[in-house]
Amino acid sequence: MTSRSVVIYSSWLLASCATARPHNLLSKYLFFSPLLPGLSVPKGRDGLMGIYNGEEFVFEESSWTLWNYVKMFWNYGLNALRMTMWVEEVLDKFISIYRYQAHDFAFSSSEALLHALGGAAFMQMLNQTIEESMQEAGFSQKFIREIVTPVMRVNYGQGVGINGFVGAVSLAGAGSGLWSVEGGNKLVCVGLLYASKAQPIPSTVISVEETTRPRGRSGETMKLYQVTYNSTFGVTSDLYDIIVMATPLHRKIANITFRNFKPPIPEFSKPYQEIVATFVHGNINTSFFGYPDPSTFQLSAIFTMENPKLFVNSIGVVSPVEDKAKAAEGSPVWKVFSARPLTKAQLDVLFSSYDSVESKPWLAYPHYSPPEQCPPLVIHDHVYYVNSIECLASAMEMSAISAKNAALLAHHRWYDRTDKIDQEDLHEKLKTEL
Ligand SMILES: Cc1cc2nc3c(=O)[nH]c(=O)nc-3n(C[C@H](O)[C@H](O)[C@H](O)COP(=O)(O)OP(=O)(O)OC[C@H]3O[C@@H](n4cnc5c(N)ncnc54)[C@H](O)[C@@H]3O)c2cc1C
Ligand SMILES: CC(C)=CCC/C(C)=C/CC/C(C)=C/CSC[C@H](N)C(=O)O
Repeated sequence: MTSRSVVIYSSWLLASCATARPHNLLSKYLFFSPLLPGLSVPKGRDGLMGIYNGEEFVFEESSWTLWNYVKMFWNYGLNALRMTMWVEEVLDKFISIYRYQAHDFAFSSSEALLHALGGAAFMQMLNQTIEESMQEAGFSQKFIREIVTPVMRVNYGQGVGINGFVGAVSLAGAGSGLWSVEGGNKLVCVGLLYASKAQPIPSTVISVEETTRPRGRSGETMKLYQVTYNSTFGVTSDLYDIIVMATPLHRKIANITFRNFKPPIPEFSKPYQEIVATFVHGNINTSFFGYPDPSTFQLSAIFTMENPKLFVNSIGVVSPVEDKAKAAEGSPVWKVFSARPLTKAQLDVLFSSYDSVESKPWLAYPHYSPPEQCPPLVIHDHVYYVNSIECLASAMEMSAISAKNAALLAHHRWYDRTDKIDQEDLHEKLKTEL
């Protein structure tokens, strides 16, 4: 491509290089991608998990794997095994995206991308709740209430009213086989940014404006986009042919104005779910969870069911801890997710002792409310919106896929390669090609 293009802001074909959402705090990511050379996986410890209903634990893992299978079967019959198979079936279809992208196929909307991977079944998942999807697939209400709901609460801060597709992604995120990068997931982005030879301009974009400029002396004009941004050198403007927006276009996240577009760019931002992550270095109050003797409390992750009395979504030990001083001391660092900031009184209930508390509110991911209508991927002739994909499911890998799709789409639209956009039956077409 000979045109000038700009990616606002994180990620040059990669999402999640961000400072907005927590590259260092993200525990698990890049589900299918291999690690880049020179990067390693941190040696953390996976602990035991319990599911708390506000009064007692309805399920507690033990260190004896076989016993866990027996307990799962006793409580939920074959639901757990069937769920693993159900999620794998969804993921098997989903990973076709890597083949399609390897053959340079692109999609002009998030819905078209989802449809190409899983047809009407995936569209139905998008348009109904995970509860409805799982009920239709024959899962029991007890299993949905006690296992599925807590997973949705820890991953998306919402219940089983979220759409079926993001629900399946969330269940995949609760499985094994996920990993993070030693030193922070941002290292993936740092390495790829370096390899791409892109020239980042650290700045805050204020506005994007459609503008015209004379093309040579012919009197003809050409359309361009003027990006105005604030950097350490003050407010500056540059002209671009193609723009890729890689941040949620939500006024409280990225307050960017679209000027002079005819017709005007409508407001399509969706509500985002606020979630507070609180990191506490201290000892959990085991009595609160029904264990008066702390030495008998083995859990390092507590998931919660829906209960209006509960003021936390989840509590888990952070492992490993990078802060050497904290790691060397006896007590762990706990990560608490809650809908609202924790008060001192709530912290005093949850922890028997603590010496530091750090809290960070996030506008973390969309507030899902199926049936979903995704924001457009093509906002204007040559303006693309990577974060449209978050309406299907918000996760680092989803942003990376969407970023690659936006790059392919921008290329094909620039060169009029319609044969590479929104093609039907790719599965069949690629079968015969191989
Ligand atoms: C607490 C928490 C835990 C999570 N855990 C996981 C996990 O374990 N695994 C997982 O896959 N996902 C996880 N996620 C979701 C994940 O963070 C997002 O899906 C991912 O960050 C999306 O990446 P992105 O690059 O599309 O957007 P973002 O990460 O939001 O990046 C947008 C970037 O744009 C920049 N920006 C915004 N406005 C402007 C402007 N006007 N000018 C210039 N730059 C601007 C921001 O500073 C930021 O760098 C988690 C999210 C939260 C909040
Ligand atoms: C995109 C696919 C197929 C899989 C991604 C699965 C995944 C990692 C989902 C979780 C995404 C998410 C928004 C997690 C938020 S919080 C949970 C996190 N594990 C934490 O404890 O910080």
